[in-house]
Amino acid sequence: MMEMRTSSRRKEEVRNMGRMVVLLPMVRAVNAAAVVTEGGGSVAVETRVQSNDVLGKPTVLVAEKLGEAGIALLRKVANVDCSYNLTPQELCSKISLCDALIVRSGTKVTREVFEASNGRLKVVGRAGVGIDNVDLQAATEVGCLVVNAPTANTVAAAEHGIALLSALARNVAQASASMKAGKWQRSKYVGVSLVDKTLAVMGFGKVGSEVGRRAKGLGMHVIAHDPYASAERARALGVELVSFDEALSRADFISLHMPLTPTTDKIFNDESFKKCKKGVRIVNVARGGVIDEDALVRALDSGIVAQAALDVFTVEPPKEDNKLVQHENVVVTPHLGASTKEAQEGVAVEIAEAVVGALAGELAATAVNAPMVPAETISELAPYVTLAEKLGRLAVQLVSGVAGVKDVKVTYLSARADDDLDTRLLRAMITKGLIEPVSDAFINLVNADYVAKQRGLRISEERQPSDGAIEVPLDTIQVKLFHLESKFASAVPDHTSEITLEGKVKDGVPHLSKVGSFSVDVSLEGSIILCRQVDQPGMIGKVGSVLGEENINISFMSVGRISPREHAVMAIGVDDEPPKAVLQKLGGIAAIEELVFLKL
Ligand SMILES: NC(=O)C1=CN([C@@H]2O[C@H](COP(=O)(O)OP(=O)(O)OC[C@H]3O[C@@H](n4cnc5c(N)ncnc54)[C@H](O)[C@@H]3O)[C@@H](O)[C@H]2O)C=CC1
Ligand SMILES: O=C(O)C(=O)COP(=O)(O)O
Repeated sequence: MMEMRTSSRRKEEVRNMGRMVVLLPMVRAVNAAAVVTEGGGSVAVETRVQSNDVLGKPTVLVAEKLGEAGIALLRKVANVDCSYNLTPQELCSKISLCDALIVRSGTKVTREVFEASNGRLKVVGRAGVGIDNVDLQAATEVGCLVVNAPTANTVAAAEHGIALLSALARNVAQASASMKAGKWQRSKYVGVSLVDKTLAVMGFGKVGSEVGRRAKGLGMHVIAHDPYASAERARALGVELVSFDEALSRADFISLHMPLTPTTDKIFNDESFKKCKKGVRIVNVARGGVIDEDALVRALDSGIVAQAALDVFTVEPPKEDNKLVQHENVVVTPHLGASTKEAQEGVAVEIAEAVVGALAGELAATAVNAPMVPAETISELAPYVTLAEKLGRLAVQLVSGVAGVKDVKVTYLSARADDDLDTRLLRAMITKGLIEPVSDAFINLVNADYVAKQRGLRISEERQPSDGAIEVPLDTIQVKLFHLESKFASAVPDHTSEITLEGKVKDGVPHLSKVGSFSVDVSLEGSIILCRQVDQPGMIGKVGSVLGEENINISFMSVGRISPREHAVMAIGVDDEPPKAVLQKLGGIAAIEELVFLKL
């Protein structure tokens, strides 16, 4: 399998969360009813009926409070159902009527939700950053795109981190509570200074770096731990990147800004607290789950951790008797990191734009469970994406016998450098073309690799250099299906057992350029009749008149032969599917040796 290398420039773009997009031509409901054969039998292609509601608009369920500007954007293109505080059961019963769901951190979008949607849910928008409340694996399996709003609440979360850091150092919350209780305890609430102290930022992403920048402004010495952070960016901010253990051993204050993942789950535990300086102060505005809460209670009680400020908890809201909430050395806020007016309006617009884009089947911002592809790549590759799907569709219809497609090789002939041609979209669309006509699967960029793997379909990719123009992304795409019999023997080059098709893009239109060893040139619009005949004069006229008599419009016709007066393959583009009797009549023409009708 060709290695999918991402250029360092592209990686940086992803990291910077620039406007990357993901192709979702499949969000639009498919309405196909073609009948193709698999193993000789008749199999209806999935018919995904447009399931939108009133006025043909999609339905978006907004399950948590979202800023008005976002709601207004959604309302322009969708029926918007704002239903807050749904129970898991209520969410599951509503979801089958929704094309998109928007949540914040308070809604668990579980496998049950995706299953209950019965394939209708196409986009989950997380109005914020952390997507640990969405079952991404389940979303991917059903081809549901998950997008988040990664940038609009960065500053809000960072400011809250700094607020908690200062509040912690100066006992603001405890002193305030004491005064409200009628006390005046000046010596009890002597704090510690921030200036000249070392702050370890754990997770040097968007929020972490903003916290670092602000802490430097307060005169702190900032170090950071992040296995994936760019050293260049850290240097630019005057922040030293260190190992996990070094961060713990040097820090006077620790601020957590990593996502909750299987790797970071309870990464702060008894072991890690032991590595901390005695009297360290910890701020958590990331996720409750990155700390083992029982271990933190122990560390507070033993004095290893002097104080903690927590905005997030393993279970939200935490139980009333939660030991951390009740601890006198702990300051708590109810997950307020993103809760400023400004951030909430920004997040609402950011997520509404992403969801609206995805529902339109166009470009969705910041996909979480699909490869992100720059907008310019998508527009450049658009006709090749169509070509790729159609080659897959044609190839699978050429298969006869009971064996399913297992091994596929795709060869891209291109003058471009390896890292200058992103073939992920093309591979996904070939997979879609190969699988959808013979199954009830619904395939898009989100689930193509997953579904292929599930079905044991191995797609290897190969690049072949061409001396064509570098401005043209691809000269040809060739699809080979291995170890299969074909119902059109000419599609299998002599001495091989590979069904082989090749296509190219001409003037922006996908064309079939080769069937087996025969060169043809037929635009991939409408459908195609392929026939092999003895190469002799008058064949085009005979075939043309049979179709003409039946009022079947020919859009294109092309004959390819290997040598004169031997065999030739004729590819005929037709607007409509000819009745069976017409195909039989064509097959009955004396010189025609084999014939197949392929629906695009
Ligand atoms: N309390 C709140 O209201 C808010 C909480 N958050 C939380 O903050 C987290 C960070 O947000 P952003 O900075 O926007 O995300 P980000 O993706 O820009 O940054 C996360 C950073 O953590 C790093 N990381 C991943 N695994 C790590 C590990 N094992 N050790 C150290 N670093 C690791 C990543 O490389 C990345 O640089 C979110 O995942 C979310 O859970 C975000 C916004 C608001
Ligand atoms: O964006 C995040 O990750 C947050 O934690 C914010 O959560 P919220 O949208 O305020 O429930």
